[in-house]
Amino acid sequence: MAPLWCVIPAAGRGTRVGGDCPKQYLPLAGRALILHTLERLASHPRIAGLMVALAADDARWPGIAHMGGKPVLTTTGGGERADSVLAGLRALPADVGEHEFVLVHDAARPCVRAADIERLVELASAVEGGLLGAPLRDTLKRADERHRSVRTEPREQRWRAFTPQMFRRGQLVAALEAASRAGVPVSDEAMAMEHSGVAPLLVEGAEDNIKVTTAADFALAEFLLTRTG
Ligand SMILES: Nc1ccn([C@@H]2O[C@H](COP(=O)(O)OP(=O)(O)OP(=O)(O)O)[C@@H](O)[C@H]2O)c(=O)n1
Ligand SMILES: C[C@](O)(CO)[C@H](O)COP(=O)(O)O
Repeated sequence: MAPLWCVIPAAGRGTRVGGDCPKQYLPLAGRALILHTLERLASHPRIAGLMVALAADDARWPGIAHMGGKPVLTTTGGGERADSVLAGLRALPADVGEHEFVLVHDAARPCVRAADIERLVELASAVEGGLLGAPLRDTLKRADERHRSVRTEPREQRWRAFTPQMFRRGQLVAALEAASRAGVPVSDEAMAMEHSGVAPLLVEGAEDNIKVTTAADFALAEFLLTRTG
């Protein structure tokens, strides 16, 4: 299988981190968070090139055009993550066919392991696509508005969704467009695919593929960066 393009949504504001700039540009182990993510992706033999979706007013992007010998292209993202992903998919080079698989990976997940990308590509390409994730391991509680536990929910068959997620370019564009037309907000690509009637394959990946979401996650990501690869 030929190497795949990867779309990286990086147009978020990082409001939950609450820093003075979007979290993808905050320092992690001495360099902007996004650089760690891009380097992990660019160094992977399964990846052909990177398409980064940036905020329209992004003045911090360092203008990288190549990384690890691979092209790094940019486009303008949108107001929601799904809009940024769609923009990235549409902006891919014309020679990336409708039927070709593409990956989507959050800029905010710098600790993704190369072996997990490899397994996702291997397994998801044999079906209609899929995503990295992990089965829920803790007891799951239903809370009321006062944070009282009112019920214990079954944890069986429940997974947490990570990225990368991998689908055929044309199918994913159609699924994201359909969800948008129907007014269904989708928090990941798999949700758009589910909405279009596809059941993506869940491929178990390492729990340390964390999404840097709060300020406290930076310390954890820094710790994990040195232990993953
Ligand atoms: N309009 C948006 C919103 C998010 N993202 C990207 O989607 C990924 C996952 O989103 P999340 O962690 O929610 O990032 P933010 O939206 O930046 O965070 P917050 O919700 O705290 O503002 C990030 O790489 C983020 O930059 C994006 O490209 N475009
Ligand atoms: C796609 C995602 O990373 C899967 O866990 C996640 O849904 C994106 O972050 P958000 O906080 O839901 O926007």
